[in-house]
Amino acid sequence: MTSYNDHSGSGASATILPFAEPQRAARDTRPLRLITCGSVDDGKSTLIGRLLWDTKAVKEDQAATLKRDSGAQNDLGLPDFALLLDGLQAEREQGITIDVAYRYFSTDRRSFIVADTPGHEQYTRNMATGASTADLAVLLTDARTGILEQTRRHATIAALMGIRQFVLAVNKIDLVGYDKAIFEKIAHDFKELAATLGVRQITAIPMSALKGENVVLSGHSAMPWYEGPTLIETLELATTRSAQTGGFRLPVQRVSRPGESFRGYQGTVAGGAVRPGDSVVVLPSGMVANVKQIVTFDLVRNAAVAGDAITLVLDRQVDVSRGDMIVSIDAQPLTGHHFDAQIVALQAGGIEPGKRYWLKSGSRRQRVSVAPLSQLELSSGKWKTHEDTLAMNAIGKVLLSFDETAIFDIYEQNRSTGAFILIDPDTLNTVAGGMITAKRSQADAAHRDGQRVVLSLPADLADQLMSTEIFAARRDEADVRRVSAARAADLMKDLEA
Ligand SMILES: Nc1nc2c(ncn2[C@@H]2O[C@H](COP(=O)(O)OP(=O)(O)OP(=O)(O)O)[C@@H](O)[C@H]2O)c(=O)[nH]1
Repeated sequence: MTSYNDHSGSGASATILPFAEPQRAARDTRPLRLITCGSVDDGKSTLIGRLLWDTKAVKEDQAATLKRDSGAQNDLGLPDFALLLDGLQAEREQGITIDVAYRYFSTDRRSFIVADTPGHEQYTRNMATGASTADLAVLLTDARTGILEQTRRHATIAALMGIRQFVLAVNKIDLVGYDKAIFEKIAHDFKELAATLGVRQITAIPMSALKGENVVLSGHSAMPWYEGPTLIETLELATTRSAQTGGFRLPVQRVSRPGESFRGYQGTVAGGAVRPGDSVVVLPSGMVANVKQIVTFDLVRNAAVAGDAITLVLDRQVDVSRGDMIVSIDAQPLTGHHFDAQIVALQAGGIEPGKRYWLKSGSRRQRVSVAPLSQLELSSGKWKTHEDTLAMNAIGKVLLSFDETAIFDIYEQNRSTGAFILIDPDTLNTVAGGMITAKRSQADAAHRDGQRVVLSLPADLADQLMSTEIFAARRDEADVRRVSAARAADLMKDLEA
């Protein structure tokens, strides 16, 4: 392996930020999940093909076919690696919906799972799906064009989906004469973009996917000025997302009642771990119980962890229904009626303020109203106030307001219980994907929610209104502000005018 732990030197390596703990004793050797993103023609298929080919993930018969089929495909006499992915392409052209294709390859140090998603803008949704489980994102850019809006969009979505390790693949470097200055400029631009997204683990690599330079094999002879790692070396060193260590979460999918005496709550553990004897709380009711038994298929287990499909038996009769969440008593999720979230609008028509949607998170489905607050301007990387419809592909900050208590974790802390999709109740289409960023207090939410009725009343009237039962029942819908009698009269005049 090259000496890429040392990035202290000057020149090309100065643009590269090393991964956080490259020297630590126990390297993370768990399979790494990555996603590749790029605009059309940046060379994504060629890159993935290269990775598969040079790590010998391509079977011999496939290799022979590839060599034959791509004989006249390019003037370098190299196989057309993109053809490896052609089967998928054909399916896409036939309109068969394939959200994400997963491909597997390995070196003697580690195995990798790469989520291959189409680059076109209309497929942003698939990219979001692929990113939601990835540890690292490889963002491709054509050395001739540098960072494009699509690169920004992909980087933003990857960051929103919680990815904290980026590789910028400055591809087709052969087409700009292996120019170091061009590479450094693009790497610099990207570093600025990543910083606005809170991502600090960035490795920029000049590469030629077509020629296989700095992908798996070294590109040193063509680019002696580059002292950093190849793509595969970077991937070997990257860390997987730390196993979620937060509290136990079981979104209840089904209540099983096979006989009088047995009642079990079924679902897939979405965080933490559980053992018999643990104290748990059923949300939203808040009832407390202890775990009596953990059953999987027909086995009784002494523990279950995130990802396990289980049936949980409690030590007492409590009221639990589908959509509830059973959680550890000492590390509970957030419950409330208002949450801040970031969303990506995925459908033509976008996300309309004031419209009511279904929000689905795990097995829970709830009515929600979505108030856009701001939108990410991709050209500048800045959030701009935007309380209007979020158009397709727009990335926005929104306020979610629920009729009934909602239960979430912050996305950074739990990617299952912190993520959701929005469904249009009229078409049943998934119209947005999103993640929870914070809980809002009732008062703060009322103040900011553009959809809410705001009543400005003289203080005594305001107090009278707020003490009525009718108002108490509908407190979520209206915001009462105490103003002076004169101000209230002015406002009334404005209304009448
Ligand atoms: N010279 C050169 N050409 C490349 C390189 N990588 C890819 N190409 C060429 O660029 C073109 C596009 O590559 P693809 O791999 O099909 O690009 P893609 O991003 O997967 O494109 P879509 O599948 O349409 O999204 C092909 O003609 C490739 O041979 C490279 O590093 N150098």
